Amino acid sequence: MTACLDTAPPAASLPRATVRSNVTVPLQFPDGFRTTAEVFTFHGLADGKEHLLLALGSWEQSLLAQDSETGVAPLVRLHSECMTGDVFGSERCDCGPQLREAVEEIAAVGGFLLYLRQEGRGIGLYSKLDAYTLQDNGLDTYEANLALGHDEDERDYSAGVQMLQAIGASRIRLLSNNPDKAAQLSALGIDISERVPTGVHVSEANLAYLAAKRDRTGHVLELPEPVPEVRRPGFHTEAPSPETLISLVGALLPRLRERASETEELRHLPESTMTDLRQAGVFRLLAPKGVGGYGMGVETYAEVVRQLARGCASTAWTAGHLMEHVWMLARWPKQVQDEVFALGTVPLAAATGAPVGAATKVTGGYSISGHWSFASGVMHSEWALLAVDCDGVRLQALVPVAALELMDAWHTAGLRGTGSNDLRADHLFVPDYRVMEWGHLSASDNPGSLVHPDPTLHIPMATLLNLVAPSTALGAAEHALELFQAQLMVRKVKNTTEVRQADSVLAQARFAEAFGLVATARLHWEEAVRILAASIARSGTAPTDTEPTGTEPTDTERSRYRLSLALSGQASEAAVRLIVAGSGGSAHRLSHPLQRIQRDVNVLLNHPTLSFDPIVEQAGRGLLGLGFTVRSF
Ligand SMILES: Nc1nc2c(ncn2[C@@H]2O[C@H](COP(=O)(O)OP(=O)(O)OP(=O)(O)O)[C@@H](O)[C@H]2O)c(=O)[nH]1
Ligand SMILES: [Zn+2]
Repeated sequence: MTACLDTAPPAASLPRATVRSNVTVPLQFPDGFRTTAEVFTFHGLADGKEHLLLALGSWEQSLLAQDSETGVAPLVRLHSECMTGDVFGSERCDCGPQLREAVEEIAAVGGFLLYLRQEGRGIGLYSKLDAYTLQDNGLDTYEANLALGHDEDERDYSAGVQMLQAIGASRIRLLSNNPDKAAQLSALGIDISERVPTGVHVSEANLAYLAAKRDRTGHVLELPEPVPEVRRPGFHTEAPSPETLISLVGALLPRLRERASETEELRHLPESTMTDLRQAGVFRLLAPKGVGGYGMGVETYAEVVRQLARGCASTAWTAGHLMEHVWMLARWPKQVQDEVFALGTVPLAAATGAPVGAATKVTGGYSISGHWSFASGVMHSEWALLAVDCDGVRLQALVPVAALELMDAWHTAGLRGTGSNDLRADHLFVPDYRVMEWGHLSASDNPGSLVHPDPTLHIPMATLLNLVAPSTALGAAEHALELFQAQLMVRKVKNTTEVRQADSVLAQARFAEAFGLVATARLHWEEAVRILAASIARSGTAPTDTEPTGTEPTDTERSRYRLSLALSGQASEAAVRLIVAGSGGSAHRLSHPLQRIQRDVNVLLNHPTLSFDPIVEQAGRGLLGLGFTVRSF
């Protein structure tokens, strides 16, 4: 039966269902979100299936409110079963993230999640999988149903309406983007006071599916422009807009959160995360257009790192550096660029300057030796950029990782997933063309950077690097605040009597303070990004082969930039500390995301780019016009 208005039975003809049982079930999702559901079962449902109703949050109050003129009716989602998406995290649809989001949203305001056993829009699991095979051969999700002899959508929401009536919900706020759901419910006598859109959970794998929902059945969905698929060697397509890239990164959050503890255990990023990052196009962000990159600006870079950190700080840190090292390689002489960007691939490189190794000049190149630490991302890199000293001149050597000894040294309390291991070389030959003077590399321009018109290529090296730690700390603090809020709504604390934590005055004040600190962190971070973007914009036109236009930021700009970033980091750390202190002992279980966020942020605050004392010292000098005593501050 096609589920549409004409075929739906009139309200009066629906038999009454009754509540059969109810039982309390505490829920915990893979990302750590917890709440408690009152799960209801029913007698007399029209199709005889075992549908569930999960009553969430202050659902009883929401039922009382539906009858008052000013009250807010219960928030309700009718979620159709999707075994592949709900249980196994399939990326072919958006069901898993929608379900997760719905539980949280409903729990926050009170209402019901109806879990309806209508797998595959009512055609069943096997048929849905057959439909996927047809979609792999070019049919869209609706054409595939028709080709299998089914209707586009065979769902009938009569049982859902019976359940709502049995629980006493006659006026609801419907959480859905699907106009057919709303139409069927109204026709069956449910008063929909408001339609609340669900989030749009876009991924590379489900974009076509969501576009078909929007274009064929009028789902209200805002989707990014079609994005190019992962570039194969030699394959060039248009770059996405920064907004599209940011929304693709945003769509990764649920997966990054799910993988955060696996990432820690591995002590480097899982391959699945690297694949997600590549597919989203993240590593092309800062690469100039001339080598197949997106040539995007610092605003997008900082935002992408921050977004990734809302999922997993180790991922944000690693990706932030790998992106930045692509940018570094695009500023090497042409011969190196041709080698590393061969066939349109994006080279991944680790870079480390600590401690500095030794180089001696030999015929045709250098012989280098050293033991370098903190090579973030090296586990995923083909190349390493290593600092060496030759007769008092600081150089950087580009070396294939395969030529180095990789040492398992990254055993830390935080940022455990960054795989920032050690590297060793003993009298390794590096040809002349793969060695550059540090001074050239760190200046806003050098002969290699002049190959590219993209404005972001013409800024000093350290400026971009300074963004990674504060953007990561900010995203992590924002995630902590989100977790804190969700927890306050459900966690019980002992006052004189036991109350929900959100109803305790102290918790309310603590939440407001944490909220304010995160806002402070964001404002300082925005200020820093604005200062940097303005200094880049001032360089005006693109440089030519002979005329560099790269602008060194002034001492005042540098001071304000670093100071804002340092203050942002401090506020992020303070927010996380406050949140963890108000979250009870269970926040320190290794399975709880808050303790990981705190460990990650603590390590970030000890990174030289956020280390407060030396930064305020130099910033003070710069603001007083005394000049810096630290090179490339
Ligand atoms: N036949 C078929 N069913 C699919 C396909 N992809 C997802 N589904 C099913 O579609 C249903 C998803 O429904 P809902 O989550 O209720 O979403 P919706 O009706 O599209 O609308 P919203 O309320 O806005 O989310 C689940 O039963 C999935 O199993 C597909 O390609 N073919
Ligand atoms: Zn699904």
